[in-house]
Amino acid sequence: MPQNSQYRKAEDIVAKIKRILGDFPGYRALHADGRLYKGTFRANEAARRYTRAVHLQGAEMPVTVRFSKGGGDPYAHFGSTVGMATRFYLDDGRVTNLIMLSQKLFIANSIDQFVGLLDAGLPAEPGGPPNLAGLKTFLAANPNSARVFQMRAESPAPVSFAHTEFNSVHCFRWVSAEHVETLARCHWVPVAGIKGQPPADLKEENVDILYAELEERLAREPVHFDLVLELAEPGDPVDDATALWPEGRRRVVIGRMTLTAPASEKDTGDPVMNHDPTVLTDGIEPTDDPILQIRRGVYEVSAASRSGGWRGGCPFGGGEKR
Ligand code: HEM
Repeated sequence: MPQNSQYRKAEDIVAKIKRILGDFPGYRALHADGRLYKGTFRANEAARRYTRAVHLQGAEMPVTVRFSKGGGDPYAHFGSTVGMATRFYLDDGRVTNLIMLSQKLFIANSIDQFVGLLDAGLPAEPGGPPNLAGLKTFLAANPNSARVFQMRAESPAPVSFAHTEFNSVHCFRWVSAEHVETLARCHWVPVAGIKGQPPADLKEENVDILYAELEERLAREPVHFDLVLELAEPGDPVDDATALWPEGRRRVVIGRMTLTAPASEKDTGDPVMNHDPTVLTDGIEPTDDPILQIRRGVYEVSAASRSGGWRGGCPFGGGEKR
């Protein structure tokens, strides 16, 4: 899709997300509530077999992670969907992002299907509840999406970010220095082991419980995640964010992250922290997954709207108020 029409679509998508989930000015349209942490990452020897990406050649480098709640309401309780947005700070001043979810799959596999889902859920009047009957009809006609909603409804909630596995959902093309290409999804696997709890238990807790837990933990000890590639086999769908691959695909650990302390946007020098998942480096390429492709525009529109950017004047100087 040409980039300018992608941005027009993205504006429509962000506006519809806000109509369904609520508009909280200054916050991300999704994953509205989150906190930043800092640490380091070091790739191991295996990484080089799969990619020539500069941050995966074995040198230790700084990272930040924004852990977040999945929804649009920053004051909501935690649920079973949480996010982990990692930024790697490269030696030459560039950054690259790796964005993951506690869920394995996304709820649509094309832009039309996602917009169809939003349209089905739009409230009858501004500020009204989502159209549940419309969503039910949509899901009956879209079994791939219905399966993911079901899977998400049955998934446990985190007890701690440090005990949660995160998933890239999308598959990427990993390219080595020898030009060997490998299709793989990736995961952050908690070194402390995976544990969950019923989502209802989180509703009894403070709305910031998982951040408080992590901060207490970090005051005692660092928190580690292994970066793991899950290798596709011939015939596995590589551009369908609603399709699970069969169990038992080969998994290779390619590095370890060590988180040590809370951080702030001020520490990073980037007050907006747009974790665009298509900010990649040579050696990791996007597939043709249309959901991955549209995310670039969507995140830019959401970042612009929450920072007062291109349509509302820039808070850091310059820019025109409408
Ligand atoms: C069409 C599909 C999607 C749409 C429309 C969408 C929309 C959004 C929006 C608007 C934001 C806030 C951006 C900002 O203001 O910085 C966001 C953040 C996020 N999204 Fe998505 N998203 C989609 C798919 C996905 C998928 C497949 C994943 C799986 C990895 C994902 C994971 C996240 C995470 C972890 C964040 C938080 C980023 C941060 O902490 O800064 N999203 N998404």
